[in-house]
Amino acid sequence: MPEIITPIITPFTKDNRIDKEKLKMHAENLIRKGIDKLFVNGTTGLGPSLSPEEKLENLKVVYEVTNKVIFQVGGLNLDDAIRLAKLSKDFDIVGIASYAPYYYPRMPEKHLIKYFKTLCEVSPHPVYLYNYPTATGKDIDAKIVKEIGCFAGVKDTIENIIHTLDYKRLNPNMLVYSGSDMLIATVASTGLDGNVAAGSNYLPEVTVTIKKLAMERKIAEALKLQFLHDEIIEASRIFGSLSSNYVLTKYFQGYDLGNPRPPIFPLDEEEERQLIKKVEGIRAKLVELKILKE
Ligand SMILES: O=C(O)C(=O)C[C@H](O)[C@H](O)COP(=O)(O)O
Repeated sequence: MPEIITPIITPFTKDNRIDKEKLKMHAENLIRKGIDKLFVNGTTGLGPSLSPEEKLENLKVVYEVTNKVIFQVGGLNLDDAIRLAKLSKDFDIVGIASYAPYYYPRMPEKHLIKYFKTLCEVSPHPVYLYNYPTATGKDIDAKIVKEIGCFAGVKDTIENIIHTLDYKRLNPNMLVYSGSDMLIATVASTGLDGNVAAGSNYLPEVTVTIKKLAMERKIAEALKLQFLHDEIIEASRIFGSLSSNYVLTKYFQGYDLGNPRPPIFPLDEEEERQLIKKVEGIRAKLVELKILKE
């Protein structure tokens, strides 16, 4: 059965430390509302802004709630990633993951392959690729994945379903997830293994229901809900989705996850007001559809 995986938000305190209590409470809420797995230290979790110690801290907190965790360890110091991979042996989790080494331009493909093969060699758990070309500047596509040959799965964040399906075509035994919230309704027909959906932080009810309707072949209903969700995703991007995610979680889930970590700055009061104004009508429709409570 395809899954909805939440790339869980990392809450920060006003003095820029991880707010462990809020993280644990958020993880509990997501699992209670039917989320299948939690992806820790991803983009939405501001992974690139976390130290190795903070990445491990996030794992420890979320692991108190569930072991259905994929632990993102990647970064620009391979030794740190190796150390985190080795430390994960103490946790009975689904696997570890890594995005490609970002920022550095024109990295030779053989160096990218070596980065991931090294993680596979040291990891005590299955290894997942987090492919996000827009963010990293690298596209670890299906052909390269076949050459690396050691991934248990991939999360592909790209608005090109052919690119994502190619992982299945060339690596039929791999789990393949779309990193897009906007493709959840297609999951029944694409044969993908699910979605890693940032929007499931603030609307777990909606993302889980879209998938359920799609799997029941109630496509018209699935698309109706998908399109409402898409409007919220689009609204979140106006002021920066990584900042908006905190506001939308507070608005739809009713609890405060504190602040993002600069340079991902909190929305100002006016931005927050405008964002809520853009989504309040959709919230009313979700209440009418009995997806959300009053
Ligand atoms: O956050 C993560 O780790 C994810 O897996 C989800 C998506 O990769 C990001 O939310 C980016 O999504 P876009 O805004 O469509 O570019």
